[in-house]
Amino acid sequence: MYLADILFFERFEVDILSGAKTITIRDKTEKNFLPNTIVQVSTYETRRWFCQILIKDVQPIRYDELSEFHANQENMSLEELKAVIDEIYPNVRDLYVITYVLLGS
Ligand SMILES: CC(=O)Nc1cc[nH]c(=O)n1
Repeated sequence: MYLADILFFERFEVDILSGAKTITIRDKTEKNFLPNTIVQVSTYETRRWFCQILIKDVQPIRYDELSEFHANQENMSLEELKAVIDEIYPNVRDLYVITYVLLGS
């Protein structure tokens, strides 16, 4: 079963809508996005829809493999990215990089 919806914290909305944030890193519960499908995006806090994205790729990654390259795609420093992942997914080391393009809002 492929996922058709995704939630983002409101604090990421501006970066997503500006195109500054082009990936999201999730745990195994959200690895089942299908490349070349459209996904509806809403806020985690209130479930307010704010855009749709096209999934380009889903790739497994280990926490220790996160790099400045991924941080740049998240519009963060690597230190910030690891702090965000530590906060959302404490002690999770098997992650997934979901690459997307913004379609519209
Ligand atoms: C709601 C939620 O989990 N949001 C996340 C998680 C990881 N990365 C991200 O950009 N947004």
